[in-house]
Amino acid sequence: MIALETQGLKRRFGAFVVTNDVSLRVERGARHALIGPNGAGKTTLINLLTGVLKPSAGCILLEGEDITALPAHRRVKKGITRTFQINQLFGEYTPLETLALAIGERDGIGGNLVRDLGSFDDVVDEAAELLSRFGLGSVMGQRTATLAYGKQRLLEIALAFASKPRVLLLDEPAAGVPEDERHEVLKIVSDLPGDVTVLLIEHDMDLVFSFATCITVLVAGAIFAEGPATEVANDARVKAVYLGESA
Ligand SMILES: Nc1ncnc2c1ncn2[C@@H]1O[C@H](COP(=O)(O)OP(=O)(O)OP(=O)(O)O)[C@@H](O)[C@H]1O
Repeated sequence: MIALETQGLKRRFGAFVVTNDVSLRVERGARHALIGPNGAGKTTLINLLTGVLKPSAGCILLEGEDITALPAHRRVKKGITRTFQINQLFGEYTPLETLALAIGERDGIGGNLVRDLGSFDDVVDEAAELLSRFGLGSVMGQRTATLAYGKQRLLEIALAFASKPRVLLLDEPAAGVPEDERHEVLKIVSDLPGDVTVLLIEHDMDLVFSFATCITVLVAGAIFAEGPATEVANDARVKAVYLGESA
């Protein structure tokens, strides 16, 4: 089953075509990587998928439903959620408070959740369970600003995951994370439930190949190559264009 699909997706900025007739199919439950050189249009594509940008042409289907006209918040409700490239957490809150806020927001719970956390057992239980899944169980009571950067990135992903997405879009989740923490970040994402589809932008090829079952290579806004990770890794054209090796 196809979880997420684009058909003939185009985006222009003035005369400059940044997304060029992209028809992408992401299988349900896939660990799908989107790679390509700087400026290839990867983030723009994610922005189109989430509704941050409107396409100039083409459409986007989530499990067969056309979501092209929906605003960003309606897409989240439909089950497509992203994380961002830039760390956007509240440093003074603990991971538990941060997650509780996200769950409260999702469920429309009013009041001061952070101040009255003790009165919201269900929220706290769900937050704690999520934090354990993301390797944050032992640090859930520490100020977020004091956490290792890899843990902060995991908290961002846990926040996105709190909205119960069917499709999770990750824009360079390991960017800025020290080498020894990167694999943990991607391993935890890879181990998310099998019915959650993950589309990931990543520059670190080691991470891409350890994570992805399927890879799409974007070059100059268009799909240049696509297929199972092993095939794309061995594609001489991809090596030449993207990996900087001679074909
Ligand atoms: N709002 C905008 N107005 C004009 N041009 C834009 C805008 N947003 C992006 N672009 C251009 O579109 C192209 C693709 O940018 P995008 O950020 O999507 O690429 P990317 O593949 O994500 O790059 P990187 O790997 O460096 O993050 C770039 O040339 C960029 O300058």
